[in-house]
Amino acid sequence: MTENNENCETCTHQGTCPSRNSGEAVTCEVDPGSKIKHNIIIASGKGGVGKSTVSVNLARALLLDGFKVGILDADITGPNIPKLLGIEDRSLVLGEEGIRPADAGGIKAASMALVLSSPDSPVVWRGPMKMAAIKQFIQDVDWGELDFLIIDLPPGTSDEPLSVVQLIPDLAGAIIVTTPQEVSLLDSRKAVNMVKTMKLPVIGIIENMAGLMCPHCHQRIDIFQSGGGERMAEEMNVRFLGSIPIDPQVCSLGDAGQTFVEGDTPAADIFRLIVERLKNILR
Ligand SMILES: Nc1ncnc2c1ncn2[C@@H]1O[C@H](COP(=O)(O)OP(=O)(O)OP(=O)(O)O)[C@@H](O)[C@H]1O
Repeated sequence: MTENNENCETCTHQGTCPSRNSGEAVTCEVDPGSKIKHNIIIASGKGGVGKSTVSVNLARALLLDGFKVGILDADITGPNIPKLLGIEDRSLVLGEEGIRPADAGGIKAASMALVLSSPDSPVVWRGPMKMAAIKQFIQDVDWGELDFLIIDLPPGTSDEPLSVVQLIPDLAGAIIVTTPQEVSLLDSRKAVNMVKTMKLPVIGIIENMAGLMCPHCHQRIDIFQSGGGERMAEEMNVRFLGSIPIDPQVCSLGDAGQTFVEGDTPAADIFRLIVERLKNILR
């Protein structure tokens, strides 16, 4: 229930709206002028757990379902989204309505990597400059009408991801990606708590790199252990969205700028299930 939004019943943020779920009368912060229905952040406590891989495959799955989708690569110093989308050769250009996002087969994308002169150029910026760049991506990119904007956060819980969360006015919630080993789970707990501290809904946890099917003996090998993501979700009282196995194809397709979600593999099957769960939550 909100004090200034009389359209709760038709609001597209019902699934994750904290005020609606608490039943308390609070001020609705959904921007009525926004042309983006769901801003979703993808976060992780630790680097290299598959956050960007989840972001691009989620975007692709939603696009294949007929939604209008964009990706904002909020990782200013390690921007990998263009590589994973196969659009490293593109650049952001200034249009009449602002910065025009690059097009990756129907997915709109904005990333620092689309501004740099070479993929090997480092961004050696201090915090305020990185924040200015993120602010510009949020405020000046002409996203147009979108059903989903997926925001790939830098890893960790430092002031950078924190500021990104504060800069984006109308967030539907956060998906936390973790791997099953204890060091990753430890950092993921911090990421969940960061999101909760920001009064933002945790949409759910995805466990990535959970077990490898040996192509020779066909037995599952739990290289990084397994089940930790689900246990953590239970302990922290947040949804568990699913467990994606290690699959060499996920890596090789990513390196080639392609997505795995449309494939015929166990990882793709599980990912499609995760996307269905997500759509039900956000409905
Ligand atoms: N399930 C998987 N099976 C095999 N390889 C994977 C899987 N998930 C991700 N990878 C690979 O792991 C590497 C790291 O993934 P990715 O870049 O998505 O992680 P990240 O969390 O976004 O990293 P960063 O912290 O740098 O932003 C990539 O090479 C990717 O292809």
